Amino acid sequence: MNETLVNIMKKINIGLFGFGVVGEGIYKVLSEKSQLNTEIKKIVIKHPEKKRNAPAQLFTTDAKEILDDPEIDIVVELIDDAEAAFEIAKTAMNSGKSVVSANKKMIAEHASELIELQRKNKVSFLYEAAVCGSIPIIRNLEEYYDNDLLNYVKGIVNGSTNYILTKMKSENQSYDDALFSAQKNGFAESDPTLDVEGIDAANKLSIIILHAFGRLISHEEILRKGITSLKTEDFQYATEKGLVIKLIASCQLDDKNKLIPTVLPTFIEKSKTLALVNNEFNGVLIGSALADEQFLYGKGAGRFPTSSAVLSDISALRYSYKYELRKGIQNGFQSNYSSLQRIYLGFDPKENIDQNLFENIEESYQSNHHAYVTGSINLEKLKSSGWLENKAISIIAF
Ligand SMILES: NC(=O)C1=CN([C@@H]2O[C@H](COP(=O)(O)OP(=O)(O)OC[C@H]3O[C@@H](n4cnc5c(N)ncnc54)[C@H](OP(=O)(O)O)[C@@H]3O)[C@@H](O)[C@H]2O)C=CC1
Ligand SMILES: N[C@@H](CC=O)C(=O)O
Repeated sequence: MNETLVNIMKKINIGLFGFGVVGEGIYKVLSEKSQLNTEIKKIVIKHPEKKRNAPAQLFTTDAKEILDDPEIDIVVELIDDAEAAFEIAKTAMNSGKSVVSANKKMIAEHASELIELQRKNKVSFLYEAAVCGSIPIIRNLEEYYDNDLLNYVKGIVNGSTNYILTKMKSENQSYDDALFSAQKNGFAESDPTLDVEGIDAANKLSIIILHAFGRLISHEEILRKGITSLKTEDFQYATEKGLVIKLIASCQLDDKNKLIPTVLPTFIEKSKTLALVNNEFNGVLIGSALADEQFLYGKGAGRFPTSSAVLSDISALRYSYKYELRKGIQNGFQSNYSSLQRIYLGFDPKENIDQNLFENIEESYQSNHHAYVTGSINLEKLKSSGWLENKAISIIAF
């Protein structure tokens, strides 16, 4: 029998870290629905006192019960602590185990070390669930868009903020109620600041950039603003103009082969594809030289959508699939923030805004309690303006 066939038939022993929204999801899928010949041998959790929907003998708080077990082939890491997750992934790969993870924070912060661990130990490290939940974006960027020259990847990559923006617009929910509901549904990170400040989207964008363009950049280098500064007046402006507000992560290659990566609240015309992506769904537009524009759409957060991507990675390990990163791994950030961006700037009239930073102003408005300016600004000037960090100022790209 050939080696691939033996691998396909062989039972895979899995060590699972985490039994929360996604961990319990993959446990259920593997034990109830999956056709894969797998067994979860142990589950490491943090709080042993919690009631679990699985046999008690499966659980432990001792990571060594998985990491030191030679019978465990694959470690599935689904915890909400990026630093602890990195230690787990590192030890597992150094012990010759392949790793599946959904932890975008860990991957974005330790990408080069993790890639090196994968290479050095001749194992696989897969993380489809880390970007856009159920959408197979990483494997597509890796395999399919290997030859066609990519120009841009942009879209909605965070389910929680899209859910919040949808509920605020369509059901008039308050920001607090909508965030609470996103948390209750299991969409939000344990620290939801990561979602609402656009950090999760920036982490995902840096992973997308690695697989799309072969460049390694930190989320901290990405020009970013989340959704926490958006005010009722901003939503009113959008409605009056036939626009909706979405948190868009975007990475564009300019004519000098430099990147323009941004995460910004963005006005989208109501009839455009991304405007139709609602609730916890994600949607990504991929622009390339030959194919022109294509669109990937699906649930970006939640127990079973995320589990589907984890399941797909486990299945891919049967044939020893790994990300080859054939586009290379260029270190060092080559951004080009010298281009102009049309923006809307919303602020309290009492705020001292230096409008000279704008290249040109198209429209301005002021009432007793709200003011806005629209126009074009150099992205470098926007980055150093202090407006991105200022909670009282809303910035929305056009
Ligand atoms: N929720 C979603 O829709 C998505 C989540 N992800 C990512 O998946 C990962 C898990 O998310 P999610 O399931 O929502 O998180 P949860 O908060 O629901 O669950 C986290 C789990 O991690 C366990 N845990 C935390 N620290 C440790 C540790 N040091 N050792 C062992 N176990 C630990 C917790 O244990 P205990 O139960 O004992 O408290 C808990 O079971 C995160 O990286 C997240 O970013 C990715 C895509 C979508
Ligand atoms: N918190 C994340 C979960 C999935 O990655 C999100 O809301 O998108």
